[in-house]
Amino acid sequence: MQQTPPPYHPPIAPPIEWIGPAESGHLRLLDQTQLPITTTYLDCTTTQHIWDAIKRLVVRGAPAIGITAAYGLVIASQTPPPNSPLAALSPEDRFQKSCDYLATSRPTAVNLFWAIDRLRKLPDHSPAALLAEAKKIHEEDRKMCHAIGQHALDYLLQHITPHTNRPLTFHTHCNAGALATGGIGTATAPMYLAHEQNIPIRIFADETRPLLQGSRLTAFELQSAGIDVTLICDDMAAHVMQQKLIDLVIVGADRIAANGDAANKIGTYNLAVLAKHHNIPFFVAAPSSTFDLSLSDGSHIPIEERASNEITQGFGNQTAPNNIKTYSPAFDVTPHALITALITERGIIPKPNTQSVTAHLS
Ligand SMILES: CSC[C@H]1O[C@H](OP(=O)(O)O)[C@H](O)[C@@H]1O
Repeated sequence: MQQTPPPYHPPIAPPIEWIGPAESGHLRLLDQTQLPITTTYLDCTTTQHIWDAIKRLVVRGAPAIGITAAYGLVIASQTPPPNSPLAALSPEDRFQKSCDYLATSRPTAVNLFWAIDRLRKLPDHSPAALLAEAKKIHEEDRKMCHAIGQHALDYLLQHITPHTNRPLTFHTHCNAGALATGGIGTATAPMYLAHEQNIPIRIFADETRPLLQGSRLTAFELQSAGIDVTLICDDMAAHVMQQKLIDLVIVGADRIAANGDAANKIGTYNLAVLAKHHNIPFFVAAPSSTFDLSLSDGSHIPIEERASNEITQGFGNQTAPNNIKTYSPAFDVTPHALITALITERGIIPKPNTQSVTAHLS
């Protein structure tokens, strides 16, 4: 009997890996702050390590943050060293305090809170029970990425006609790839599946200032997979659209409200407005764990603000006057009216609104 092929995974190393037994194991994270120059790993053995890794974007991307937090709670449930201040707490108090602490690492990606709540609701907070659930979340996300990819690819091939004499050309922003998830990504999922199925595609990835997840991560993982990717600066998006080089825009999301408004990396809203102006379809790909139906619309999504030096000293170079005032929202919200369709592991939500989103997820 023909073996089903293993799930496709891009050549880059998985960003998240649990090492060892539940009671004494730890989490190994690919340090994404060092990519694409070096591939190094961070071994996290304490909840503090996990919090720092999420805060510093060692691991980032809404699904990856949720998966990491879940494994972080396994570490939190382990017996601490006798000299640790945590040793004075009961195991349940230690677990609850760790849930509250990890929830303060970053405010926008709802997957963080979704994963913490999912483990909190378990009747058993032992390391073994928590590790089993964390691994389930990880595996579910891997499968959701693949399903998102297949739904997206089927839809795009059916509805998008590339300009003559060139492959179907995507524009993507930030990194909603294998490095942001437990699988082949969300926005990148149809790209990987098209590549695997020898369907010609071309990708324009923008740098995504200030932290350059597009140039450092998306360009890296797509090039590593042998996918035709072209890097552009954020401010080139309008020009490439005007030159009719782009057939569609597809991005990820960090939190999607009940009416389909989607929070994603800062600069996404710019692209949505530009896409509308140029009559280019704009897609948001995300698993159901990224939806927050408790929020009626995107105005309620908390937007993380990050440190000034990520703008003024990005990656070591001083590029602004000392003590210059900055404002650095890490995300923006794209109104559902600018979104051609949301794409989840369950399928497509064309022209999303409260009725279609809630029906899709019920
Ligand atoms: C698949 S979710 C990826 C999502 O997360 C990124 O933000 P960050 O790198 O700050 O975690 C960005 O918004 C991506 O679209």
